Amino acid sequence: MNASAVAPASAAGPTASAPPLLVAIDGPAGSGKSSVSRAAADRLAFGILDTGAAYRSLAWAALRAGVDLDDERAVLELLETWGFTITMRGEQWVTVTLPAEEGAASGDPVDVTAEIRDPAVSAQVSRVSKHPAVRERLNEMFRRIVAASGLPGVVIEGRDITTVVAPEAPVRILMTASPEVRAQRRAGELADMSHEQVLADIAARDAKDALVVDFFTPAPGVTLVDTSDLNFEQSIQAVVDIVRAVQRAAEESKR
Ligand SMILES: Nc1ncnc2c1ncn2[C@@H]1O[C@H](COP(=O)(O)OP(=O)(O)O)[C@@H](O)[C@H]1O
Ligand SMILES: Nc1ccn([C@@H]2O[C@H](COP(=O)(O)OP(=O)(O)O)[C@@H](O)[C@H]2O)c(=O)n1
Repeated sequence: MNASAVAPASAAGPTASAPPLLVAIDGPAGSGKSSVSRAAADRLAFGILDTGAAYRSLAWAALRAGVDLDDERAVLELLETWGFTITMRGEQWVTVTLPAEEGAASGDPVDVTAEIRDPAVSAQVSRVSKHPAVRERLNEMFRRIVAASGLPGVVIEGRDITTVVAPEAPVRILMTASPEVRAQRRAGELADMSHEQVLADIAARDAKDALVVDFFTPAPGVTLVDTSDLNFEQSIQAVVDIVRAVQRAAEESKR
């Protein structure tokens, strides 16, 4: 597996050699994890790792390569041979490289940034994320990417970050919002789908994903941020405030 994160050299500050401060954020679809995490990371001069983008890219690759998404061994084999890159600062940019023998992408990186958000991929991604061995391999990849980032801090967001990927993170947040609000937000992004269709799609995906990890209940020590009644700016501020409080406490404990 050839995976890397693209972080501009300027993103690495004077603390580049120290391990990054980890901010772990989980939550269901449409709660605001990705967009709020990205904006909060920018404000904190941290990087961001969108783990859902990796699961989406793997589903995209399996569909493109004609791999049976329900076949754990076949998906693992694909993981051994694919290439994956994701930006951790600035605009999100995601590429996937399929092995040359798969033909479709002939060994060249493909920009999948937009395509992995397509409802056709969203509807299939739970079929690859349900495999425990696939999750283990991707979790190792996430930890490697964060450790090699050279960034002062990384917001890492997904479904099992607070509990499995980085349970030791100094900041752990579960971001929620009511199903109605989540569907309304997503429907705003998917112009040609009705609110009811988006609500049904989100509910179906959450139900499948929840069979594998619990992202509705905060684990002990995890702070719940319910964005149902928060606007975008208030949601960003809620995350930034939590991180700043932890940074202040760490500074004070050093004195
Ligand atoms: N607190 C909020 N208030 C209003 N809109 C929001 C809020 N949080 C996120 N959004 C919008 O909702 C949509 C879904 O957010 P997103 O970050 O993709 O959610 P998730 O990553 O949890 O699926 C995006 O268009 C985003 O801009
Ligand atoms: N840490 C993670 C992140 C995503 N996923 C899977 O990847 C899919 C896409 O995640 P996402 O975060 O991009 O989804 P949205 O919440 O943005 O719709 C989820 O539906 C899960 O199946 C996961 O299993 N574990």
